[in-house]
Amino acid sequence: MTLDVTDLRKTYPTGDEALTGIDLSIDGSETTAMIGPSGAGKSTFIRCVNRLTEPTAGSIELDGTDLTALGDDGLREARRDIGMIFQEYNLVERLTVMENVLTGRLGYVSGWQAFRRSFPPADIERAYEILERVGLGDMENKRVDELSGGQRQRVGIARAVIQQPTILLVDEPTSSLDPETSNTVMRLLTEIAAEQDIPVLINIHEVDLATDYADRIVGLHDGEIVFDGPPADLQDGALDRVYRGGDPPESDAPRPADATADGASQGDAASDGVRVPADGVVSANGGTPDRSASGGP
Ligand SMILES: Nc1ncnc2c1ncn2[C@@H]1O[C@H](COP(=O)(O)OP(=O)(O)OP(=O)(O)O)[C@@H](O)[C@H]1O
Repeated sequence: MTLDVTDLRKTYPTGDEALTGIDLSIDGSETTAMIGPSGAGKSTFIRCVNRLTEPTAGSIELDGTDLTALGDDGLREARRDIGMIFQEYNLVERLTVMENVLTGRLGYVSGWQAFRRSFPPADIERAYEILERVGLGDMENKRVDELSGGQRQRVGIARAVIQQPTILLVDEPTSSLDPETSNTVMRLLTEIAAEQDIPVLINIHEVDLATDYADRIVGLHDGEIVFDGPPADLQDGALDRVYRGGDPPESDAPRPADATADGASQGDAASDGVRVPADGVVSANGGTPDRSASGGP
């Protein structure tokens, strides 16, 4: 799997320039942590990749398919390959653990089966296996509103894994969790990425967790990449650039862009907002509405 992002830009209808031209390639089964101060654009980036937020310009290629060029049907199919895990879990509170996990298969069953929540036996068997793997082996019948934050996040991970994605995108998975549970969740994510042989991109505030678990750190500041390298290279100067801004010295500048784009607009900021297909596949991916869709000025 290769994710190739070229000159990705996002300007919200409010005029906020959240991403000012991101070039990033991810492949293999490495864990990449995206760090940066609040407002740097981390969530916007990850949401643009699966088009929960519509990019303003640039291309996002997943194994050679440009996601920005896809219509609704193509996008729905492409999203099966992208597992999303969210900060606020995005589970259906009144449903059981098993039912929530199985929503990860909604993109694979017919509309009628999805409506009746009727899944093939093989999916159910696999759900049991994955629940065991994430440490929720005996909890399939619990309603998720009876679970702790750490347990909910494990359900979110199980739901993403049962999709059999080719990449995992994870947005602030630990921000509602205590330090010990945060470590457990990070360990689980990196182990699962290795077992499934897929890359994982994790937005994370905590630098310690990023350097402890990731193979690669990408630092964002004001919508641009100001650091890209292994955790060992994230020394004081680099951290300053990520958290306070400033030009990178020549020696450890981010990886050069391998392509220059002309910035031709492929999206429309004015029409920005979440796409919610009628069949609910966004909710199967655990998607939340774009903040701009919630009735701002
Ligand atoms: N829906 C929106 N409408 C307008 N501006 C937005 C919207 N979402 C984000 N922004 C702006 O885009 C910029 C990047 O925000 P984003 O949430 O991507 O940053 P972040 O690095 O994920 O921050 P945090 O760590 O606090 O979640 C900020 O200036 C933010 O105010």
